[in-house]
Amino acid sequence: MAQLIFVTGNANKLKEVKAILSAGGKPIEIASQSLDIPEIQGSTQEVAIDKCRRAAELLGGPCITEDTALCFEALKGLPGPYIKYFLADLGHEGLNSLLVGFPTKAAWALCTFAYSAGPGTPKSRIALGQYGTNLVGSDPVLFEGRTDGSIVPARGPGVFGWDAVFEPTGTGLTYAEMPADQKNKLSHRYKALEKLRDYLHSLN
Ligand SMILES: O=P(O)(O)OP(=O)(O)OP(=O)(O)OC[C@H]1O[C@@H](n2cnc3c(O)ncnc32)[C@H](O)[C@@H]1O
Ligand SMILES: [Mg+2]
Repeated sequence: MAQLIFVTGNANKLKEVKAILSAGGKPIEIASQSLDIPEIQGSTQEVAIDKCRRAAELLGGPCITEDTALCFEALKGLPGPYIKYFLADLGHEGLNSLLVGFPTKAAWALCTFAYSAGPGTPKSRIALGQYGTNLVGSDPVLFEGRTDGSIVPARGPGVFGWDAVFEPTGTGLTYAEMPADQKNKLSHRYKALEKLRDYLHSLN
């Protein structure tokens, strides 16, 4: 397959995706394009499908996009796909404050990759499957990865988004405290990318 274009405005995502795809198995080469694609409101799957189709139309060819949600159990999955705006306005402390008074700080990180074969491919029906289901057979195709954990007061460098306030279950470390290769072996992004990788290899 020719080099695949990952459309994202987020340099940290791109760095992790390159690191994960170059480690182990048959490598997949990624080129990137920084385009600011408008994101609709809706479920994580609706947001992912719409963004990828817009990206494919802008590029005029195949591409992948990625959406990350951070979901609080006490808030029934919110902020979810809107975490970017919550983080920008409330910061790490504010994310913790949202959960004051709730008995559970449980949360999950959800990554949704979308692959479009290009504009003009028959449109996907929005199939609202369970997290972790591969919605293969439509365009774009979605690949989801979920990592469970909890929201904690910030620990570790504040380099990437909400990494400092998310502690994956059983690790005792926040994403921000982990060496990159530890995060990249258990993260929501890693789990989704493993599915995307299998799918892309199956096309060849
Ligand atoms: O151009 P795109 O790919 O959309 O990049 P974005 O930064 O807008 O990303 P999203 O729309 O998916 O919003 C997700 C938010 O969560 C943050 N984020 C994404 N992945 C993360 C990770 O692994 N650890 C911490 N924060 C993350 C990211 O910085 C955003 O604030
Ligand atoms: Mg975005």
